[in-house]
Amino acid sequence: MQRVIVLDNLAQEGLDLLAAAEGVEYEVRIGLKGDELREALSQFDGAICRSGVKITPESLVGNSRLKAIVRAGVGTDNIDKPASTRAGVVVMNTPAGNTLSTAEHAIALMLAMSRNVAPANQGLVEGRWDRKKYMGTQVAGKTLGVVGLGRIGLAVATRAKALEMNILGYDPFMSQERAADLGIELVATVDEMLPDIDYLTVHTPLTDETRNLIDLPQLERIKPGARLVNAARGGIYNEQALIEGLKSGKLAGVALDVYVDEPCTDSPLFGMEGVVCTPHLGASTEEAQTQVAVEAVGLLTDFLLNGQIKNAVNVAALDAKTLASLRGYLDVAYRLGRLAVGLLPSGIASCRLTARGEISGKDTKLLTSAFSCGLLDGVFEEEVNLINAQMLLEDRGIKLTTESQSGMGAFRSSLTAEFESSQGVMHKVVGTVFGESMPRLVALDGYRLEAYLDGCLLIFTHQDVPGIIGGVGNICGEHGVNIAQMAVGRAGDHPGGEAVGILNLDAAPSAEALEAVRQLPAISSAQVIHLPEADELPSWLQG
Ligand SMILES: NC(=O)c1ccc[n+]([C@@H]2O[C@H](COP(=O)([O-])OP(=O)(O)OC[C@H]3O[C@@H](n4cnc5c(N)ncnc54)[C@H](O)[C@@H]3O)[C@@H](O)[C@H]2O)c1
Ligand SMILES: O=C(O)[C@H](O)COP(=O)(O)O
Repeated sequence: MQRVIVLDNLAQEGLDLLAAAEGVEYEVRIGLKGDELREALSQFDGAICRSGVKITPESLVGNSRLKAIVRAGVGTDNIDKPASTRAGVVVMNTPAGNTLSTAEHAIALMLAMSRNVAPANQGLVEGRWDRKKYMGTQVAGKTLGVVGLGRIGLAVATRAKALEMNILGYDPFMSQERAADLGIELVATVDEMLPDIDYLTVHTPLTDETRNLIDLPQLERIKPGARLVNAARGGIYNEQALIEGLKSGKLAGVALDVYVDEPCTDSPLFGMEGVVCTPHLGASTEEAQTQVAVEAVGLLTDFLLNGQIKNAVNVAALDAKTLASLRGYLDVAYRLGRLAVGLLPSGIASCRLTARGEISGKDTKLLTSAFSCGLLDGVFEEEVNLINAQMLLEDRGIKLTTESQSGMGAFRSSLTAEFESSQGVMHKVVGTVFGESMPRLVALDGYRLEAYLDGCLLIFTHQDVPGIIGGVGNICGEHGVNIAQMAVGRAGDHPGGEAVGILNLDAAPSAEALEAVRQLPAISSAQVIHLPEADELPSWLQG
């Protein structure tokens, strides 16, 4: 059973879908933080949140169960992405579900600010008929600056055009042509638009570039009497600068839906003349909440039940078809990683993975992650998976490069892993898939062979002389170890040189049995390596 925790208010339609999902159970626990949040997260496979909960690195300490967090909404700034990746947790969002509602809210704020809706209403509530006091301004014919011409910025711009406003836009990722098609005059910098705008609205994420985008120096440039709207993220306007701009009269109005610290119930801005504020309500409509809740539940259940990754903000997308088509080679990559650790138990300093043939055209990043998982499995308390493996490897300074070669060689597809210890000991192994899903080792350090890549492997190198296989077989028999499969390989075509043998054993041989093999005259080395059976594979490889 996959367990899901819902950490914020989620529309009933989403909860109904969770309730109906087979193989999924859920709990709603709102308002968690600190140790309570950390403990709760460690008991669930997936989490759904909005902006009300903060997932910090501490929230994920010791995580071994949580695999995904889905944000029912756009902004994932309340989720620590590097910490999530490190903890093997994929973070996804629902970017489009609340676009229109948020754009409408920005427009609503702009109009409410222009027509003093909030204080006029308050006046009536308090018994005053203040018609003169609340003289407003018309937006038609005025100029609106829009910073950030993504989903919401563009939706605001098109609505503002319908209100007969002129639009100046700034977004480094928007072309002049596209802006012109939409009736937006694109400017080269925010500073450039400031002297010309009557209204400014921002629709960017909060980043190092957008933090304090409007501060005191920008207020120097801005047209006197300008009105500012922020329904994106607190901190894009410097709150102290807004207060000073209002006090000096440079700003005629400020409308905010978002704040530097949320929840925010105590700000010097609240109650100032010309200010209208809402408590982060941009996405709070029935339509938006239904849409993001349904989408979030779909994303989470598709991931937990089918391994599909969509709208991820910390890893590449992975659809169920790609996963299914790659599963055999992900398995081989993972097993080669495990084999590498077995062959170099004292540690690996660097590795190279080469995908050959048909597989080279597929998602080699995923294969690299699977190989990394094999290298690191069992090393950490928490599960190593496709999300965190490469980052954990980098953290440890282990170099891993990936190559693709379209030429097939002896197999339609194969994966070659070369790895080296810090002492300079090197190995090279090649794996492939027989049929649909049978992983095989087809070369080891230059010896060609065909060995199973699962269970208990007895690997020995020896002189290619008669009697070796019999000798090793006898020792296994004497020690009660059954041989399931056997593969031998020569370096070249001629007998008499160096060779390798791999026996797949039904049980691990005792230390005495292994020592007896090592003592055979022509044997130069022997070791036992355990690779996983099908039911011992990590969860992300099963399915
Ligand atoms: N108030 C709310 O309830 C609410 C609801 C939804 C979204 N939001 C917030 O609104 C913001 C925009 O959301 P969206 O869905 O339109 O995102 P989006 O990704 O579609 O658009 C963001 C745009 O900002 C632009 N941008 C990035 N850095 C920039 C910079 N330095 N200068 C100018 N432009 C820059 C990008 O090119 C992009 O076009 C986000 O911060 C989101 O979290 C708030
Ligand atoms: O980024 C978002 O989607 C908005 O800020 C909405 O946040 P909410 O889901 O907490 O209303």
